[in-house]
Amino acid sequence: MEKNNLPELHIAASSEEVLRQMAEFFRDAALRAVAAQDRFSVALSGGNSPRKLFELLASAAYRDQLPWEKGAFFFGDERNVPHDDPESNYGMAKAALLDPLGIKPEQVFAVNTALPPEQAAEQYTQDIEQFFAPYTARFDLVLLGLGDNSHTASLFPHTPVLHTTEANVQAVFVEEKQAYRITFTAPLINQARAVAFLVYGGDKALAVKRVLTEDRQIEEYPAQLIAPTSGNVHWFMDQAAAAELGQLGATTAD
Ligand SMILES: O=C1O[C@H](COP(=O)(O)O)[C@@H](O)[C@H](O)[C@H]1O
Repeated sequence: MEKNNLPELHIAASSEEVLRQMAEFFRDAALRAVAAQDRFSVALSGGNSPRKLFELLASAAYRDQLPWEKGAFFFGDERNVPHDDPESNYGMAKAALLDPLGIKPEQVFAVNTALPPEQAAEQYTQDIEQFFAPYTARFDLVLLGLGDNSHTASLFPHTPVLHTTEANVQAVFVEEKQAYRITFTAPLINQARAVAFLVYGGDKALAVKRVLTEDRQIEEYPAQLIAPTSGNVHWFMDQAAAAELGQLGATTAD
């Protein structure tokens, strides 16, 4: 982890509390962006962990607190499956967040998984560049999860994409899944204005400890690649996920 980019830990007593803190961070990032640029861009994470966050953001508690009509919704990674497949990150976000909030299709930028993975990645890079043109792609918020093998987005251990210096979207074949993934590269994530991990549950505790406390070994712990070029990376965790952090967790709890 870069010294000038220390992780900022937000450790909550329960998963309910960490979801609330994450929802507030999401809201504040969106409000800041809208005040500055009259729009906000977010790259959503996939897998299981963000589903409850999305449901919370779409609930009565938050739906009126954000200018949803100003949002542009992207995906930090995607599985190489049709959009209606239960594995689709887009499909999950659509069901839990986008449809309940009535987000318009033109605000949603899904990976075109009908294309071969390499082409889908190239197309998605172009979609992103076009959205931010003439400026560098800089998301207002990139949300991330953490796999129990220390992957984030679809930056899996021992994959070639870990070594790219290009800020774009790439296709990667993941041996352990025997499947292609389409993923933001670490340089693209690190250009964001805010980057936040949402991690809860005891099954993530060892991965959290490895990423945050072990010496840099990006092949083993790809989430160590995340070090925003400006600002810190935020880690929203419950106590179960932070359980192995020892003193680091104890001294930085909210
Ligand atoms: O495969 C993926 O895994 C990570 C972690 O997911 P979780 O189900 O353990 O929460 C996720 O961040 C990524 O977007 C997803 O595609």
